[in-house]
Amino acid sequence: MSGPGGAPALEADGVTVRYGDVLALDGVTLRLGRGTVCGLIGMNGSGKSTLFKALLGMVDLTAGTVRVDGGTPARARRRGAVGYVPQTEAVDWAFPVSVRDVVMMGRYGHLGITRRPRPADHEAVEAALERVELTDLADRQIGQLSGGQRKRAFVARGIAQDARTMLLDEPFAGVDKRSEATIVRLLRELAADGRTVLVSSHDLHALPQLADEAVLLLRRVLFHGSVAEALEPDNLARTFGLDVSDARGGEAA
Ligand SMILES: Nc1ncnc2c1ncn2[C@@H]1O[C@H](COP(=O)(O)OP(=O)(O)OP(=O)(O)O)[C@@H](O)[C@H]1O
Repeated sequence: MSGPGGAPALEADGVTVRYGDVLALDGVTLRLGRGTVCGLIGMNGSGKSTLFKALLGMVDLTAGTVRVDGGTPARARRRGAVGYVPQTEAVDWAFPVSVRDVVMMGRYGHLGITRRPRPADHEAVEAALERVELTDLADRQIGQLSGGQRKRAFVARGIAQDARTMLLDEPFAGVDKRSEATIVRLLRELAADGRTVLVSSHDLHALPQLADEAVLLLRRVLFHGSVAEALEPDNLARTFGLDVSDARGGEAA
C-alpha cells in the first residue's frame, strides 16, 4: 500500500481550510496507499473541491499538512507526479487549444531543457488519446466536445503525464453512459497499475464498480473504509446532512 520509503501516496493531517467566515475543511486526516481507487463522497459544499485543492497545494491551509508521494504538493506537481481532472466549471472551454494540446500539457513535466516535445512525448499523447477513444477528435478545439468527451480529454492528460496519483473532481457529472464506462475502466486500469486514484462524486451509483474504498466527507472525514459500509443508510444519512439521532434512540449522530 505504501510507496518508496513507506510513505503513503496521499497524506492529509488535520487539514483545515477557511475562506473568510466559511469553514470548508475542519481537521481532515486521510491516508491513501497505492493501487487503489477511492471514492470521495459528499454533498454540494461539503469540501470535496477544497480537499483536492489542498492536495494540489492550490489553497492556503489554515492548519494541517499535506504530503503527496512523501513530499509537498508543489514538489509533486513540479515532478508531474499528480494529475488533476478539474470540475467542468473550473475550465475555460473557449481557450484556443485542441484536444491534443490539452493532452500534451500532461507532458510538460517530462520535457527536456528545450521544452520541445520529443518523439516519446508525441507517442505518449497519441497512446493516451487512443485509450480514451478520442483519436478521431484530437484536432478539435476543446470547447467543441461534449461533456463526457471533455472529461475523457482531461483523463488522457493525466495518462500522458504518467502521474502516480490522479485526482478527479466529479468526472461523471453531465457524462453519458459510454464516457462513464470508459472512465471507470481507465481508472480501474490505473489502480491495477499501482497508481492512486481519488475521485469525487455526489452521485453514488457508480461507486461499487468504480472504487475499492470510500471517504465520506462533510467538512471532516465522517467515514473511511469499504464501499459497502460507506453505503449503509446511517453513514449516508450523516454524510448528506440528515439527522439520524432519532433512529439511534437519541445517540448523537
Ligand atoms: N473561493 C471561495 N471563497 C469562499 N467560499 C468558498 C470558496 N470556495 C468554496 N467555498 C465554500 O467552501 C465550501 C466548500 O466548497 P467546495 O467547493 O469545496 O465544496 P464541494 O464539496 O466541492 O461542492 P460541490 O459538490 O458543489 O462542488 C462551500 O461552502 C463553498 O461555498
